[in-house]
Amino acid sequence: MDAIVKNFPQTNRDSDRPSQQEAEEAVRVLLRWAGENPTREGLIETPARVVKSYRELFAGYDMAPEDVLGRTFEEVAGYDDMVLVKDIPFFSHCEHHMVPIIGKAHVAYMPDGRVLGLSKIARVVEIYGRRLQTQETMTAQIARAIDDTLNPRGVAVMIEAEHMCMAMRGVQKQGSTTLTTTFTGTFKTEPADQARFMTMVRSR
Ligand SMILES: Nc1nc2c(ncn2[C@@H]2O[C@H](COP(=O)(O)OP(=O)(O)OP(=O)(O)O)[C@@H](O)[C@H]2O)c(=O)[nH]1
Ligand SMILES: [Zn+2]
Repeated sequence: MDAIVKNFPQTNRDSDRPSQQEAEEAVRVLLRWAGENPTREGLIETPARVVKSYRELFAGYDMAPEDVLGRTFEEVAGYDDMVLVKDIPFFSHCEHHMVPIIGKAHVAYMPDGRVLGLSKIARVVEIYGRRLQTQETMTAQIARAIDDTLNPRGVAVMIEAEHMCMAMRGVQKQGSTTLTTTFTGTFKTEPADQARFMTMVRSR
């Protein structure tokens, strides 16, 4: 098994990907399944558009966190307190129904000599958001990616999201929010650090 598939079981080998033509045909089948006529004028280009938009919505399969987390900085005048990037908006899709998850991620770490470029934290959220997900998996993956590449004293990740599979269909409960957290290192062992993370996330 390739290292990429072993380490990131969500990602596929390029050779396993269907051709664009096959993907477009699958969209035509789903249009017919929905009750549509894929040959009517307004839908002629739709399979090509859907396939193209899938490349964008699921671009996270073509990216690995170490590609963006590789660059770190050490010159921060001895700064060693919490770095929190909060309210990072994301769109993902649930792996059960393939409909949107709309949410915000709050990501913090306690540096151990090195810090990350702030945008890189948001890029990690993008990488995992642009895959089929459960909220729990995505939360754990973001924490693990930062833990593994930066080796900080601790990582805290909180995600709050609304699942369209619960709002638009099924139980049809609009406006409910799911909260998930992953804590590592000092955020796990020190209740005061965890409490401070929660307070800072909640402060407006
Ligand atoms: N734990 C977890 N569950 C999720 C997530 N996204 C969707 N789900 C749930 O996945 C479950 C799938 O349940 P199933 O009974 O297999 O599917 P279903 O018949 O479509 O379920 P309903 O949504 O209740 O109609 C549902 O309860 C969803 O609410 C997620 O990120 N985490
Ligand atoms: Zn779902």
